Amino acid sequence: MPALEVNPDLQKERNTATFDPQEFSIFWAGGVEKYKEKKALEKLFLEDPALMDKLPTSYMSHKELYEDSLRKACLIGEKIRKLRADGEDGVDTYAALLGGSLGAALLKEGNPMSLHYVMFVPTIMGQGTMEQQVEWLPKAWDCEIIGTYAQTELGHGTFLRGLETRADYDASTQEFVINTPTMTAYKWWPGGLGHTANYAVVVAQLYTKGEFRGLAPFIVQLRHMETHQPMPGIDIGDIGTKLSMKGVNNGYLGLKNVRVPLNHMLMKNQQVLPDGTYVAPKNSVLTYGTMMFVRCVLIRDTAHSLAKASTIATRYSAVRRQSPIDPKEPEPQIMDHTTQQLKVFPQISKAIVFKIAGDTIWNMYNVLSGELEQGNLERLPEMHALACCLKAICSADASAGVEICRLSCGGHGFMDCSNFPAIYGMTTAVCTYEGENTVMLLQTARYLVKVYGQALAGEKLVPTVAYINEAIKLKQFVNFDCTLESIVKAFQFVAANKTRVAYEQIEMRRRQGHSTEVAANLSGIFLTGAADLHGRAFLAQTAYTELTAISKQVSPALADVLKVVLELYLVDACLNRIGDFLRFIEFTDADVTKLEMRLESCLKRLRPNAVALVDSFDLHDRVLDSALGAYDGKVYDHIFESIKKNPLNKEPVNESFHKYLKPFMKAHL
Ligand SMILES: Cc1cc2nc3c(=O)[nH]c(=O)nc-3n(C[C@H](O)[C@H](O)[C@H](O)COP(=O)(O)OP(=O)(O)OC[C@H]3O[C@@H](n4cnc5c(N)ncnc54)[C@H](O)[C@@H]3O)c2cc1C
Repeated sequence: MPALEVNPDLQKERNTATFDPQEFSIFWAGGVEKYKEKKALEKLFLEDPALMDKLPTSYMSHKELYEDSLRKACLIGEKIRKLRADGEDGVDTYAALLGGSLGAALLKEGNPMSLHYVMFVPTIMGQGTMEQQVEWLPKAWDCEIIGTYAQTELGHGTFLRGLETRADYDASTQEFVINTPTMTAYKWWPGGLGHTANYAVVVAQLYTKGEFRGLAPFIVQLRHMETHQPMPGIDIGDIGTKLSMKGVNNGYLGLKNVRVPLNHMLMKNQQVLPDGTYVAPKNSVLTYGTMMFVRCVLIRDTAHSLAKASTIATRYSAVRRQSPIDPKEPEPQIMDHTTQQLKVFPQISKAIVFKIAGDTIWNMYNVLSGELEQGNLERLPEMHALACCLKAICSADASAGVEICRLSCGGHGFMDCSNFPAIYGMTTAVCTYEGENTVMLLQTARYLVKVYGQALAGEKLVPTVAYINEAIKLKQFVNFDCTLESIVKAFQFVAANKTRVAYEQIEMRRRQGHSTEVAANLSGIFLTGAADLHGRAFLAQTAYTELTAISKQVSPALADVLKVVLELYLVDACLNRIGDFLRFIEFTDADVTKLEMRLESCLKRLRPNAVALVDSFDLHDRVLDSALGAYDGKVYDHIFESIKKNPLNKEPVNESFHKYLKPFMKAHL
């Protein structure tokens, strides 16, 4: 981008940065090869005029938006098909196209076919037998069939045993008869279910030989292969407008005596034999695989949301001038207000740390998948507990972070053309889908309380909770010296003690005569608090280990910046949970003040490189889609361009003036 075309304040920031943003961009992309792949993918998708919006989606009706989303989804699908044929479709391609980076640039309100790739195909891979995979996967990969994943119902989402959809096996025809017997049994929410998918994996309560067997997944044809008309017994449609993801075509589904053949039940983990004999899964936790895969992907997506929001807010903060600090001086860039730095810079550090944590857990997931294939389930509970709490923490923090970035842009942040509303909507949705966040934290807590009991009994715990063994030995945390290492250790000590308190609360309530379940419900606040700290201790440890290691591999200039990022992340995280630290560690007033001064110092030291840092996220202007955050910083020009697209401004007088306003104004005459 030639220097002259860029806002001079923004250019000044770039000129004075102390490191080379491209070096960071390559690390952020995952290495030189991945960086090149990313650029090639952007060229292929973002430069295609057919994938550009003529009218901003916020001006479209629900119907127009769906139709245009499907048009673009098919073009994207066509390109994916070609990439597959050329052997160029890695996991990263799908993650970029369906997730928050490239995917959101192409389809701002979501892709009505994303569930096909994200849930339908992985479920068949994870839960189908080899024969079923051979039968269904080629058709699904080629998009001869488009599927979705229908689990949640109008009446139940979280509590799976409460699902009412049932599948009764009829041995005489070797078919399952699937029904949604009540209004609340209707499937509700699945992406693409409304008018896009013609197949679904439907999760139902299984009955064979008249006996209840638990939940099972079934491949069900929803629509005719040629006409796309609903199949007999299928009542289907779109659930309507939403806070965001308005193009995803989330749907409802009723089933009335829908018959599917025996081999349409996905039977890798559990089987029904032709005579109706039920063979239970060897281990009921095997089905956790797909859920864990998706949660690992989501953790990375939250990092992308924060990267986008913090890029917009940082560039805007460099361009916008407001309110002299010294009355005798001109108005400064708003980035020079310390409180503005406090809003924006921690979001940059969180984006980086969440990305690193996402990569770490992704690698752990891949190792685990290999172990599961070998029948080794040892690390599954540990990994499940970690994925649950990280999904919850990263999505909650990212949503809050996006909102803080929006607020940091004042009034203009409220406009759709800032892109904050869309980024926020997409990010906060993650708090609910793939496991509601509180429920996720409670799942982690259940594991923590269990291992705490084991640690008390003298057992050596697995790596991600081994800090509990240490804390029990230590009893008291001494020598907090404010080093980054001691902040990480302190996080672990505090996390272990939050788990101790949750454990003691449950034990106390059990002694009072409550069942374990009731005791857990009464202790819910303690349990979610423990899970929250467990996840934050993992984030702190991972940030410390990984960023320290990376700093040793990069140039000294970049290493210096990464050290500030790490320090800012850890100090800010600690201050955000200062109540817990004060509770379990002998922190003095002086210690807290020292941390606060350190936070201030981190902000000051990051200030000269803030713009270069967000530049190095290397987010294409189409990915940002923001008048406030474009690379050239011509904020006011872009805001003006955006109002020209407003259909209301296409005519000087709107017809409603003649219809309503004029008669109203003249009525008294
Ligand atoms: C954008 C979006 C896309 C979606 N896509 C799909 C899809 O493709 N396929 C699909 O099947 N589903 C989908 N869903 C549904 C989603 O998975 C569920 O909404 C989610 O699991 C939460 O379940 P729920 O709606 O039943 O919430 P509820 O469980 O009713 O939650 C309501 C409140 O109750 C609390 N609560 C519930 N249980 C407990 C508990 N045990 N302890 C403490 N508190 C509790 C929750 O914390 C929450 O505060 C989607 C949802 C959204 C928002």
